[in-house]
Amino acid sequence: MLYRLKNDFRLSIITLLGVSAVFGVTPFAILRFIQGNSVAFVVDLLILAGVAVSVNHAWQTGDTRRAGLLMACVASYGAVLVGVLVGDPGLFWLYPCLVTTFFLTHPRMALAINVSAVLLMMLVSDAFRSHEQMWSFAVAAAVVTASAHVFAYRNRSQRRRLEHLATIDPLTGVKNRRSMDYELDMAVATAERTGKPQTLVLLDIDHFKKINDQYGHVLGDDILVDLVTLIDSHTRKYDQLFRFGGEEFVLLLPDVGGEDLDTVMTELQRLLRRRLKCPDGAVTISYGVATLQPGESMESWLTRADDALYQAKEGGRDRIVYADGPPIAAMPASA
Ligand SMILES: Nc1nc2c(ncn2[C@@H]2O[C@H](COP(=O)(O)OP(=O)(O)OP(=O)(O)O)[C@@H](O)[C@H]2O)c(=O)[nH]1
Repeated sequence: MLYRLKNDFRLSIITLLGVSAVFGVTPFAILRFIQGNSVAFVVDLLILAGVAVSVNHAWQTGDTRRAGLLMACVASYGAVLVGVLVGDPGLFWLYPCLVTTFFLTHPRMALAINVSAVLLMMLVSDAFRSHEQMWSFAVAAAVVTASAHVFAYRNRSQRRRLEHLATIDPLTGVKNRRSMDYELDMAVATAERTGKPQTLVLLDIDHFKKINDQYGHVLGDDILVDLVTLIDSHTRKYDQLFRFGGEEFVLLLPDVGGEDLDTVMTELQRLLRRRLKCPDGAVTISYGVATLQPGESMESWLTRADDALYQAKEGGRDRIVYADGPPIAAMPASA
């Protein structure tokens, strides 16, 4: 949980704002109830429910884009409703929302939410005591929104650049081990939620040291790039390939298990045997394959795939070993 909070910026913002909203709005909901203002009480409850749905959706699915958008809408239009129902307090609520929308959703979408919320507040609410106060509010809201937009835009492009540098392997262009941990964590959560199989394949080029020694590191690098290109061309859009380290890669196959898995692996092995070459012939690969078991942790899943890879190496290399027993057992080199 801490890992996800530390590594997913938007999830951490959604969680922080969710917790703040619960502590900030609940006392007012209680106050409205005591005052007998049942409409405002119901609105506060709806805001809390919307916030809870956003936080829950973000944690359950990892889809922080939709969750952030929902939370931005709930907070901003909720503040407008509060303005309509109880006046002044809506204005105070809307101010922090004008900034936080930019942390929750795409800058363009945040801009649209802010403009529409401010216009709605000006058109339908009795929150303003005078026209002068209303226009002061509008100008201040425009300045806040413009500053937040510029900040969010720059922040977003810098964060993207940093994320790219931190998560992508510069040689092959696939995700590195750091991002793999996050994606495997997500795969475990998805399997628990949907019950669909998730399979992990560890691939390791055989005798890569010899290839490097014989032909040099530049050709070694080319083989790593070729391997990634070939796997990319063979796999589906939602399969994910990671560089685990050196000449070892991890392929994550969602919704693949049982007999399907055997077909996918056999075809992948056939393709790489045919197409991955060094100057004096084929480059061979050993595979360790593990399908996530019910209730299994990411660490155990990865360890089982690693053990299967170790068996493939020990068994003579150039073969597939299934940690969970064969759909069709370990494939000999001639298979
Ligand atoms: N060209 C190149 N070589 C790399 C890179 N990363 C690691 N290597 C090399 O990969 C080789 C891995 O060697 P080993 O771990 O002994 O494995 P191996 O020779 O493939 O032997 P087996 O895995 O047991 O079949 C080392 O020589 C590393 O220098 C890289 O980015 N480019």
